[in-house]
Amino acid sequence: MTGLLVVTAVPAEADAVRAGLTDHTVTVTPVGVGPAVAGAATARLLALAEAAGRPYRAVISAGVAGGFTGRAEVGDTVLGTASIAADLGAESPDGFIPVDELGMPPAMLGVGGVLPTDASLLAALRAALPAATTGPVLTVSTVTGTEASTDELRRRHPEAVAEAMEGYGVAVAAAQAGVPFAELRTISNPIGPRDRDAWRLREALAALTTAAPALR
Ligand SMILES: O=C(O)c1cccc(C(=O)CC[C@H]2O[C@@H](n3cnc4c(=O)[nH]cnc43)[C@H](O)[C@@H]2O)c1
Repeated sequence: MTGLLVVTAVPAEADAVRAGLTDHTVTVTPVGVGPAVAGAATARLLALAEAAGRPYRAVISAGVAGGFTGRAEVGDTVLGTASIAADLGAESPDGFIPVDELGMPPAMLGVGGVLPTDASLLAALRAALPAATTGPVLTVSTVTGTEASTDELRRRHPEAVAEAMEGYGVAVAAAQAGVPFAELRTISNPIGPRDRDAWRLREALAALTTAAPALR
């Protein structure tokens, strides 16, 4: 069995993780921004490792994220308890309908729109990162940028702590490969009206480096 695979969206996140690793058997690879490219690239990495007889023991989606104010603040570290495809579904006059409630055959959904984190992997990460905030992490294809959208997401997902763009894609790849999945995020900005001045990317990348020893 090979070690842990950690996938990030961009090289800067991968560099931040590598800078803090203490277990150098961990593989860290940037796979791109957004659920589709992250999922496809992760699936290929998992398949190639398995075909070579060296399957990864687990895969972690790591990187920066937006935090729901009051639940996860800028600079905080978050461990996902589940990955939720927050904009996978249908818009209707009565509001958003999640993909799992559209009445499609389950076989056509594969794994559905909510993927729980592997319990034992999460327990190990929580033991190594006791100060981390835990809760569902939303995956979106469009970064939330208005008060109305933020309020809607809070209403639909009252337990969600953060929003990012890759976790669900990585979780689907992991589920289809039968590999445990977890998501580790550090908060770079509050979710809300678009405000690039509110970004604290350097702080969030430093927090990734601080959290990296837990990846082993
Ligand atoms: O231009 C903007 O207003 C803007 C605001 C927040 C994030 C972005 C990104 O392009 C981030 C993409 C990248 O970083 C992750 N990330 C970080 N914060 C968030 C967020 O609030 N919502 C969703 N994704 C976020 C994400 O995983 C991507 O890899 C632009």
